[in-house]
Amino acid sequence: MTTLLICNAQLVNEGVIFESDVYIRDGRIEQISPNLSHLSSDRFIDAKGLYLLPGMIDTQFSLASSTFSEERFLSETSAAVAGGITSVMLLPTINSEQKTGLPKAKQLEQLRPNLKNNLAIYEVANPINLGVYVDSSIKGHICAVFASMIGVSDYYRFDSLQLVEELVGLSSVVVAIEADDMPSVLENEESYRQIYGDDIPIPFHSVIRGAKSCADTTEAVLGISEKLNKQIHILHVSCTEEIELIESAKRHDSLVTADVCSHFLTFSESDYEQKGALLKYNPAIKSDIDRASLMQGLLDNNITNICSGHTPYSLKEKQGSYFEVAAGMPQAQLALPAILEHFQDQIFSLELIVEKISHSVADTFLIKDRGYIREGYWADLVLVDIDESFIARNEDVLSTAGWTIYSGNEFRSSVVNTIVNGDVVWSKKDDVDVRGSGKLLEFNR
Ligand SMILES: O=C1C[C@@H](C(=O)O)NC(=O)N1
Repeated sequence: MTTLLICNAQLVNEGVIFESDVYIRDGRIEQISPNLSHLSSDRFIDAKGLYLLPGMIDTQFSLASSTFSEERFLSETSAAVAGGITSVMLLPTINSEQKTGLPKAKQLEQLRPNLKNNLAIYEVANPINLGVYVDSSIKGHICAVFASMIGVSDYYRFDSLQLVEELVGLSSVVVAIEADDMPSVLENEESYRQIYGDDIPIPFHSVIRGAKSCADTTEAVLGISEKLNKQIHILHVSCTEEIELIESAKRHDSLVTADVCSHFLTFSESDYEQKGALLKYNPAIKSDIDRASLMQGLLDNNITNICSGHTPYSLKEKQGSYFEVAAGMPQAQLALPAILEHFQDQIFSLELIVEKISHSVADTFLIKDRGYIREGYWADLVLVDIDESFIARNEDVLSTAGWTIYSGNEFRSSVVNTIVNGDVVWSKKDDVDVRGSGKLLEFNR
């Protein structure tokens, strides 16, 4: 039996903030009450002056490698726990071959005793074999079926909405979709190639992968969800038009859910000048107006949750011509501090942040016993010092990528401790290297 007592914390949970102690036994929250200081425990944290949030459940976390490696997974999840992410939903990395970068059942079994935080994986659908899913031994840990409409692999890309509809109709778990229109992206790429050759200036990325193709596909996906009366999760919305479409569908009780990556709330196309190709991400980061719409989309609950969109490409992979530069960036370690900046700017309340990084993810994907600070639930928690500022530096990045898009930026709030299933897996003050605290996520379905 192991116990942890956290005293004097400001709990942010289910729309309210209140001071309380929390007693954790064998990984689960046993008591939430203001007067627990008399209890003896193996470990004690005095959280006076700190906020206690349910840990972030990241709906988009990838290894940016089409070959799964346990070592890489453990480095990337070290970055995640340093950023207050207690559960990751692992996305595939699909290149032109048929690889997905996701662990096979046997690799997952080997990984299980070393997990730093909790894990679920996406199952990748391909348009040729719609009905074939995973090894039954890991089926219970699949968070969703992933379908890409923009991938580079012909084997996995869904070019036809008819096939998307068939997939959604067949699938017994929620289908998560990357909604963009590959033919129009290719057409745009070709037009710019005619002018610039392969060295297309990076600011054109937001035109090549512009709002129209995202919005057209999102509209079609909303239509499929309505027709089949089934939930579809739209991965990384990026523009005003998509928010307007979702808003209008929700007026008719749409079951669609959607996420946004934290960097889309920080950056806009005006940052391409300074950040260059480091900011290349798919879908493209778009205008200031799009950024404002995404913020409003969260406030109005048209966007379900915020994810990190962690894609840890190295600086070497971020070099070359427009076509060679990898799209993606390491985000997990600084996603939550970046989101907390919107609290500092008085745009988001802490209650809304908790809703968007944790509660609503647990609800959307039916995650069992997580996502809330509740008695009986697993103790996945993050302690935040809202007034402890720090400067982001490449040398502090734990991801194998070794750099951050925020290098040199000041963040006004810090993650002080991350707790996974009752174990302190990250401390800002001390070196912690704990493995084995994480579990495979389970679902109420
Ligand atoms: O959705 C994605 C996928 C990712 C990758 O390379 O895996 N890169 C991106 O920029 N966006």
